[in-house]
Amino acid sequence: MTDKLKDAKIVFVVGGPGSGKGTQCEKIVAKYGYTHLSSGDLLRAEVASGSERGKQLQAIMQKGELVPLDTVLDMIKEAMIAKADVSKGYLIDGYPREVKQGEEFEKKIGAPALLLYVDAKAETMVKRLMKRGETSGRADDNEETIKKRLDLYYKATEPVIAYYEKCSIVRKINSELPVDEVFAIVEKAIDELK
Ligand SMILES: Nc1ncnc2c1ncn2[C@H]1C[C@H](O)[C@@H](COP(=O)(O)OP(=O)(O)O)O1
Ligand SMILES: [Mg+2]
Repeated sequence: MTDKLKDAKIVFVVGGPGSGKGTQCEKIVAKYGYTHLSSGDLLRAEVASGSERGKQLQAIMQKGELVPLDTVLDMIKEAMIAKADVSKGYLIDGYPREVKQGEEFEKKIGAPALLLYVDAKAETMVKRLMKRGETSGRADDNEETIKKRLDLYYKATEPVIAYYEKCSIVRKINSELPVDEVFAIVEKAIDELK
């Protein structure tokens, strides 16, 4: 099964909540035909399905905590294999959230060719999330949970960037700029992959 993913081009998209990962991924999908896999979206779909697993996940996510590693990884892998025949590459959005998740991903799936580090100030992220919360219907887009998610991002996820800097695949993207200007930087990084 994993053979199907042997030559897959894998891009990790890492950044704080509200930094603009989803926004940029959407544009990459449109231009490059990549498959966008947001771990958060996969998990929320499981919650929406009403399954027993979904109910357990909901309780964890509402608290702003990280769900068990194997659960997320299995869901990502299933989704990747399902798209293996049509995908030009994979955007893994919101994963790894911690160094251990990155190590497990490499063991079970493969190594990333690029890490897009979508960087915005905490203040900017909070502002964007509060605005998104007005319409997103996401249980975690509220002030209290946003603060927890930001703390967790700085503690658990920023070390992921340092970890991958060692193999020189990190490209830092200034996401304070308007969406199209951010995408111009993203395009350069993706184009270099070919
Ligand atoms: N460069 C940018 N400038 C202004 N707003 C942006 C932006 N990138 C994203 N946004 C907006 C869109 C969303 O309402 C909100 C969060 O963006 P998102 O793509 O959902 O973030 P993430 O997926 O990283 O949580 O901010
Ligand atoms: Mg997102």
